[in-house]
Amino acid sequence: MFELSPRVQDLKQQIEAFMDEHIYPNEALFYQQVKENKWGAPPIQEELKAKAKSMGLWNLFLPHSERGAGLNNEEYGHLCEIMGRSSIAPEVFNCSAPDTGNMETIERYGSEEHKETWLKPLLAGEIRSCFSMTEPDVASSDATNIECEIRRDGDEYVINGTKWWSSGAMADSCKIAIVMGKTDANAPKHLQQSMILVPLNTPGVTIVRDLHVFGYDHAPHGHAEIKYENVRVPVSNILLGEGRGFEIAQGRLGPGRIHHCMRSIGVAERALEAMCRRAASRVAFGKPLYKHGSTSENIAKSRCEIDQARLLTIMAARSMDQFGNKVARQQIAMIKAVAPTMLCNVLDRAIQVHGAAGVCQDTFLASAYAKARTLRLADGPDEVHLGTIAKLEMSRYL
Ligand SMILES: Cc1cc2nc3c(=O)[nH]c(=O)nc-3n(C[C@H](O)[C@H](O)[C@H](O)COP(=O)(O)OP(=O)(O)OC[C@H]3O[C@@H](n4cnc5c(N)ncnc54)[C@H](O)[C@@H]3O)c2cc1C
Repeated sequence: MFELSPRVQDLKQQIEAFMDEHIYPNEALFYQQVKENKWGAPPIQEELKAKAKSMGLWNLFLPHSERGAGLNNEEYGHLCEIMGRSSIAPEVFNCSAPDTGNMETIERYGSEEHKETWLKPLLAGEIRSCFSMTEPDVASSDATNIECEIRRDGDEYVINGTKWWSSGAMADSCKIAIVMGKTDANAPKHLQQSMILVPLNTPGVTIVRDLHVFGYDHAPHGHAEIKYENVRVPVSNILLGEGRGFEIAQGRLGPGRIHHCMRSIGVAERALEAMCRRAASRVAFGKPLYKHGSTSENIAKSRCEIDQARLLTIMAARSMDQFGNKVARQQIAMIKAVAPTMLCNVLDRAIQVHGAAGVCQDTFLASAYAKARTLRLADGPDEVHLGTIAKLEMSRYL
């Protein structure tokens, strides 16, 4: 359906083969190793990372940069979908959240020193990063509410605040946080916030606890509540400059959001595949499940919704490539509002067709559902994206 360049076609085939040969067969081992050392890097992950890197299946996400693989967002979309099929795969290809968004932020807005100190090891897959914006005490879907204080004191900034849902921060390998906070509470609303790099080993940074999603701890990366108490970093750690936090957020969240959507389509494809296999192999009331009208409807609706979401994702990616993330914001908001709900629906149907097996640990469906539900909140709740779409649509008439 999509015309892929020979290079992307070749990468796609290589990634598909890698998934078949190395990813799916090692999922159980990966989670066994996580049980043995919750926040450490599972040895199988490190082994597969080395393999993927040596094959050039590495950092495929970074568009418009000589540090990346030279693919644009649309091309990466086709590959990211395949990686998304397994929760353990994105990290193996150094393409996992929130690192892709963070690497792109440092690439775009960081100084040469930031790139040397942080981007280099991130691109090498030696360390991981987190994005620390959301706060427990304020409605963080409206980032103007963020209260964390970033106060200048001579050659340093002093940071005070509590963040939560900093994904990835539980991992032993997570060494750097991009923290959003207020540098000037009296400036105009959208110029109060800044983003600053904070090494997690800085005195005053405390990981308070890990947060669970419907009981899942999402080890080995996890989601952390972090306290920043009189944390001092050099003034040079600020990204782009004081008051530029919103400007960075606009640029950062585009790619990060769309990568989640691309991966969601991969998960949905895998769920539909599982649904069809189950419907073909199980008999109830004298006929295979797929011959019951409600099951065939579940299959048909899922196929329609996945393909609709894929087309919307590719449209958004193409728009980002052609016009930039800012101009593409309506398309980005559209797919961010559509893909997580599509994935929840497809997984819910797949669970139903699996019967009780669908809600237990024997298939990937239950944990994938729990994760999919969070995507209707993470990177902004559905309502905020729907608001953006409506606002941009209405601007043509006002
Ligand atoms: C698994 C997971 C991972 C996450 N990872 C990160 C991360 O790495 N870094 C990070 O900083 N944050 C992260 N988050 C946090 C996430 O981005 C926030 O939860 C989200 O932005 C919503 O903020 P809030 O929880 O404060 O909800 P609130 O802002 O309190 O909103 C609550 C609800 O109010 C309603 N609402 C809000 N605004 C509107 C509106 N304009 N119109 C109508 N209704 C509205 C919505 O129903 C919304 O769900 C993560 C969250 C989850 C669950």
